[in-house]
Amino acid sequence: MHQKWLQSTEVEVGNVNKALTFYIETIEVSRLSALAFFAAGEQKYKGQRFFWQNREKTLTLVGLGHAYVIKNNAGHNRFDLIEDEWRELTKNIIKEESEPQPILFGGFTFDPNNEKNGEWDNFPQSLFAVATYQLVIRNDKAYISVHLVTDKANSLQEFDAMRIERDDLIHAAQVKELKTYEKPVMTNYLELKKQDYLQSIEKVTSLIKNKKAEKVVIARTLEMEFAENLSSPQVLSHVINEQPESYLFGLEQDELLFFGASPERLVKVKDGYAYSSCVAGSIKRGKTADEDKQFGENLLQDAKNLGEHRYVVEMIAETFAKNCTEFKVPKHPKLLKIRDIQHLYTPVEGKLNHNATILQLVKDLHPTPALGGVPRAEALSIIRKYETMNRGLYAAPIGWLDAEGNGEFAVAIRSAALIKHKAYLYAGGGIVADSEPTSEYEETLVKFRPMLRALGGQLSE
Ligand SMILES: C=C(O[C@H]1C=CC=C(C(=O)O)[C@@H]1O)C(=O)O
Ligand SMILES: [Mg+2]
Repeated sequence: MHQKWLQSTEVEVGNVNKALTFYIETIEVSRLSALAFFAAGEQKYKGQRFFWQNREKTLTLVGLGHAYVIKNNAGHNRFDLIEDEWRELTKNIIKEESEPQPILFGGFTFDPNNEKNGEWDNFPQSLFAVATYQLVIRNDKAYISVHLVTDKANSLQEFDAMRIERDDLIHAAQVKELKTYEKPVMTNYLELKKQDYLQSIEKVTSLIKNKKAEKVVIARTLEMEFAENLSSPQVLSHVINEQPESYLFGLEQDELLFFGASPERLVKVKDGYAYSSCVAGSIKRGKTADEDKQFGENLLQDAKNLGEHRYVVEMIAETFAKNCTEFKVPKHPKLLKIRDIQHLYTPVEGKLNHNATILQLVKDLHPTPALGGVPRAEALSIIRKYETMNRGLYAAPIGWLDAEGNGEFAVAIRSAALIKHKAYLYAGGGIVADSEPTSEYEETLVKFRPMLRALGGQLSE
C-alpha cells in the first residue's frame, strides 16, 4: 500500500469549558473507491457516516465516525453558532496549502419552526461533524486523515490504535469490499396525502391571486417499503451509478440515511469568491433529441416557468449585492439538462466582502425562492400551514466547509430519507399565480424519478 505521511498536528483548542487537543494525521493513499471506503465502516460507524461528491466530480468526501459533533436547535442563530464553534475548534490548526484539512460536513434542516411529526423527529436543526476517518479525493489523489479531538492529557496511544484501524479500513476498501449491490425489492408504494397535496396547490394559487404571497414552493412525500432493511452503501451505489451529473450526498444519523442527487448549488466559496446557482422552472426530457430540444425551447419561452425563475434570480442577486464587492448575473437563463428533467438555470458569481463567510451566505440564501418563496416569511408560514409534511433536510442546505472558509453547499432536493425498510421520497415545485394542480403533480412525478429509480421503484414512463 502506497502511503505518504503528510502532516501531524496537535493543537490546543479552547472550548466552552474544557481544553481540547485536536490530533490530525493525513496520509496520501493510492486511489480507492469512495463507496468502498464508506462501506468499510458498515459495522462500526453505521449511523455516523457521510458521502459527498460535487457535480464536476473533482471532489469526493467520505467520513466515518464522529471525531467532533457540532449541532444545535437554535433556530435563526443556528448558522452563527455552528460558525463560532467551528472557528474555535480550528483556530490553531496549521493550514498547509497542498493538503486536505479537517472538514466539517453536515446540514441545516429546512425549517426549524415546522413542528409536524414523522421521520425527522429525532433530527437536530443543525447537524455537523468532523469525521474520525476522513477521505478526500481531489485532483485524482486520495488522502485519508485521522482526527481525534480529546480532553485527555496524553492520547498518543489511542491515536496509535487509530492509525492501525485506519490501515484496516483502507485495506478493506482496496481489496475486500468492492462489490456490486442488488436493486432493492420494493413491496409497497404510497403517495402520501395526494388529495391534500392537490388541494394545497389550489389553495396556494388562490392565496397568491389574493396577493398573500407571490410564489410558494409546495412539496409532497412518497413512501416506499422494502422486503428487507436496506443498507446505506447499497442505496448510494445506485445513486452514484445513475446520477453522475448531480451533487451526490448521503448523511447518516443513527438509523436514518438522508441521501440524494441534486442539480442545485446553494453556494460555493473558494478563495474569496462565491458561486451560486438559480435553478427553478422545469420541463421533462423529450423521448427523442428533437423533442428534447423542442421542450427546452418551450421552457425558455414559458411565462409561468420564467416567472418561477425570476424570483430566484432577483433574490440571489440581492444577497450577492449585500455580501460581495462585485458580482455577475447573466441576463437570461440557460437550460440545465439532467437525466430526467430540464431546468432554467442562471449561475451567479461574485467577489466576497472581507467579512462575508460561507455560513453567512448559507444563512442569507436559505431558503431561496426555488425552495421557499416570495416574500420569504409569508411563503414559509404558508408552507407550514398547507404542506402535509415536515421537510427535515429536504430542500435544505447540505455540504461542507474547511477551516479557511472554503466549502460548498447544495440544496438537498431529489432526495429521500431511508430508515431500515422504509424510504420517504420528497419533491415539490414552485407555485405561482398561474400554476395548475395536475401539472404541478406531474412535475413532482418527474422529480421523484431519480430516487425512485435508485430504490427499485416502478417508473411511470
Ligand atoms: C423543489 C424542487 O425543485 C425546485 C428546483 C428546481 C425546479 C423547481 C420547479 O420548477 O418548481 C423547484 O423550484 C424539487 O425538486 O423538489
Ligand atoms: Mg416548477
